[in-house]
Amino acid sequence: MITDTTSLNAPIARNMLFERCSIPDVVLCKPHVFRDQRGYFMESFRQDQLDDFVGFKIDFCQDNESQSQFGVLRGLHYQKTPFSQTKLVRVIAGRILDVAVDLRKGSATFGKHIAVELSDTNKCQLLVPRGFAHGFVVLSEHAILNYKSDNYYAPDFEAGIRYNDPQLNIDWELDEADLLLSAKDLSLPPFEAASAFEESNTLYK
Ligand SMILES: Cc1cn([C@H]2C[C@H](O)[C@@H](COP(=O)(O)OP(=O)(O)O[C@H]3O[C@H](C)C(=O)[C@H](O)[C@H]3O)O2)c(=O)[nH]c1=O
Repeated sequence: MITDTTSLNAPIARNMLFERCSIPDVVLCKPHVFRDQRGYFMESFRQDQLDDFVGFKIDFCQDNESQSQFGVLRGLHYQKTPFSQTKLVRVIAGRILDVAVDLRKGSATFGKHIAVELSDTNKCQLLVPRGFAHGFVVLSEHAILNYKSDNYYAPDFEAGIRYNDPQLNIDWELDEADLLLSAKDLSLPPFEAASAFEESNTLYK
């Protein structure tokens, strides 16, 4: 039986820090890590705090996990409307460079990108809004990613742009000889062929 109701009205304990990147709709999230002699605990996801920060409810519906070895580059991928996806990316093991490219037509940062290191040591996560292409390269011996999306996988609506398009000017931090891509990713079209997102297909619907 609840006798003391004050705790029920306590403000949400902020166990998650949020910071807007230079492309403001892309958000860096950092959970508070509780460490003790046993190891650590953290709330790796809080829907309420995330929605509170972005000012909008993001209805995640799918969790993904992928494991890759050093030098693997997956991307740059996106799903076309109406199956475009917001993604919340985190690294369970290892270290990656995570990249989000703005494909929203009319955006002041159209064609610009955010690149940030996510790792099992910094515990940082990246919120990649709808209207962005997403990709990453593995900088450690191997990496395991877990990421949420707010739209289901729709293979008929999958699209992508070439990771090394000079117009994007992305520094993937590794030598070309160290990179390992799928045949699909090696044959992705250049940036200018990207189906720019017409409507404001961003985090804020
Ligand atoms: C993405 C996805 C894939 N699959 C199947 C399709 C293939 O048989 C297999 C591997 O797919 P793919 O090679 O497209 O996986 P990635 O190269 O890691 O693709 C992902 O990499 C970049 C970084 C992303 O942001 C996207 O989530 C996604 O495009 O998984 C599914 O069944 N469901 C899915 O949601």
